[in-house]
Amino acid sequence: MTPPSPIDWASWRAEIHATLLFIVRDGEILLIEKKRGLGAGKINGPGGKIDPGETPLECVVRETREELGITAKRPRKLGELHFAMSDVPDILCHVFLARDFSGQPVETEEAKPLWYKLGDIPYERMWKDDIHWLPVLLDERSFHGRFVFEGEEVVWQDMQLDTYWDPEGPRH
Ligand SMILES: COc1nc(N)nc2c1ncn2[C@H]1C[C@H](O)[C@@H](COP(=O)(O)OP(=O)(O)OP(=O)(O)O)O1
Repeated sequence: MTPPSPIDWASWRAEIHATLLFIVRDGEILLIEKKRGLGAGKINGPGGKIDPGETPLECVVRETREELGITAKRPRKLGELHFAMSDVPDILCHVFLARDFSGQPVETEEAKPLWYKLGDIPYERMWKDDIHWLPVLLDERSFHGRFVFEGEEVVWQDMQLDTYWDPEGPRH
């Protein structure tokens, strides 16, 4: 049974809206080592904060270009994550999956590209929430996750699967 949440999610509002993209091709996933900002030193997908007037899709395409120099093809939003943080502003993150891109990933000031086999994803170097939803995304299932962090640790979590409205329709 889920313990009571320390957060009143009904009144919760994120200060930051952000995006993440995971590109999967030929049995491998394209990740980044983040070189600056929130989560520097961690492995993550490319992404970042949504600019005023920008849609989540526009943001994830722009951030992926800025961080890796590639253009994601047909990114599909599969998830939404709500992060209540103890020491940085709360974040609402839109999570996308893409199966193709144009260009060649390059290292930039923001990120170093890293390819991993799908069976070798380095969860130990990623945010602690990732292991709870990245396998769901890779299974092309939609999800809505809520996580409460104390520092680097997840102290409460809830994952709902197959609940997010996917404009392209459910895959399962
Ligand atoms: C708390 O758990 C998190 N888990 C995961 N997997 N990813 C997270 C978590 N918290 C934040 N993120 C992601 C969401 C964004 O992609 C980045 C943060 O964006 P950033 O601050 O790097 O945004 P930019 O616009 O690129 O930053 P600049 O101000 O440096 O341009 O982390």
